[in-house]
Amino acid sequence: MSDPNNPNIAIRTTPQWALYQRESFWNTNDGKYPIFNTGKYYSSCNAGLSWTHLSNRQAFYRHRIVPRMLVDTNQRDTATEIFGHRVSAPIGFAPIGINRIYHPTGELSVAKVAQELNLAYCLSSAGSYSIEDVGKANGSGPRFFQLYQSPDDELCISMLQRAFDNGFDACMLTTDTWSLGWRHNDVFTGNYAFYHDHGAGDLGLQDPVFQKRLKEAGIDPKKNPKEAGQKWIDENIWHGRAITWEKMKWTMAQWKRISGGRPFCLKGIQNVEDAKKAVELGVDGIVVSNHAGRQVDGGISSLDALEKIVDAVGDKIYIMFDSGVRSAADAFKALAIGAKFVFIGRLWVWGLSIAGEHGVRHVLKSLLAEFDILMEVGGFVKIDEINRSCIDSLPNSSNLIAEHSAI
Ligand SMILES: Cc1cc2nc3c(=O)[nH]c(=O)nc-3n(C[C@H](O)[C@H](O)[C@H](O)COP(=O)(O)O)c2cc1C
Ligand SMILES: O=C(O)C(=O)c1ccccc1
Repeated sequence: MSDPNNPNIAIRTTPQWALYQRESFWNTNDGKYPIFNTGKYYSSCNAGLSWTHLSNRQAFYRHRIVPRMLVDTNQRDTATEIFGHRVSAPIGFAPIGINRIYHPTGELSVAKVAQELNLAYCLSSAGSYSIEDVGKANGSGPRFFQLYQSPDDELCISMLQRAFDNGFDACMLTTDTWSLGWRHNDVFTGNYAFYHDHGAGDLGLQDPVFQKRLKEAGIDPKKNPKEAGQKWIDENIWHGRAITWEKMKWTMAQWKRISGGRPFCLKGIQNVEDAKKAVELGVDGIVVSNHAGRQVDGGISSLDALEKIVDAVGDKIYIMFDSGVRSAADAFKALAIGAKFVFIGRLWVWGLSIAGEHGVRHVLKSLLAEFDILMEVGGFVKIDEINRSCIDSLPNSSNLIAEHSAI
């Protein structure tokens, strides 16, 4: 797997990784990309020809809100509950890794704003600040921990323990991204985000078990930060070793033991059979997500998947949603189809990229205002009133939308 001289193997691993392995390539690019460009390109990239992203956006276009009139919406309330936390809205921060490529204050700013607005925050296990520091920045805010399952069991246990000790009280295991999708734009631009800032993976580099691994491998992270960062990403994030239901059961059991039974969720579910299996195995929640269309190209839209999954298991498991939400109306449509909670990803990343903490605050406050006004003018008073009667759908064969863009 890690033999850069074998072209057949290199092409089967992540394309960005394959490029990175060619010293000549990355030497020519050393330090040439300003960090903000790396983030801009990295966050906008989709898998393949962007078909999945397009289908995500098209599905929102096909569903239309049906407003109610003559309703007293002056006492409306956007608040809801997630995992025992009362939050301002059913909209939260999806986990996004290595935030330092967008802004030097990265996760610290995002977690701070999440607390300030009382919104649910999910930290990526590929974070660029430590679990401890992000926990502090988030204060008393409701926070969850997303796990990229490392094949190193001791390391997983260590990360879950640190997450729980620092107030992250639900675990989301990401099921769709243990190998990086084929992302054309990153390949074309030679943009390997993890190359910058030592892979920016401080969350891992500060883990005691990972530090032990570095020592065993004879890598001094102070002398060789790039090698250390690369080991973190290659072996623990994009390791290319499939996560199976068996492994997931192990991880759930570890989390339940460590946290005394706090919620365990699967992120990245699109298939009804997978959702049923999650119910069967006693998983607490699923995030219906196609990773913003960055993994499988030509995939079903996350909103269509949501509809099928809600129909099959909506009364048996807590269903969350993400992928392609760009406005309050989009979030509303996902709730109307049956999601209990909606996460946004790129929206907050763009705010972070443009103006750090202020940018994140601006995006989220605008989105919350838009959501509140939508309830006001649409005739909706409470979140649990939002259901299928609030939307109408065009047939699935509707034409492409003009709005399509790479992001
Ligand atoms: C730049 C970028 C980085 C991401 N990093 C992670 C990650 O570290 N962990 C994870 O589970 N999902 C990650 N995701 C997926 C998001 O959690 C989420 O599923 C997706 O962004 C939602 O779609 P949206 O961006 O259209 O809102 C990432 C997505 C993007 C765009
Ligand atoms: O690029 C992604 O989609 C992603 O999931 C990720 C994971 C780790 C770090 C940065 C991004």
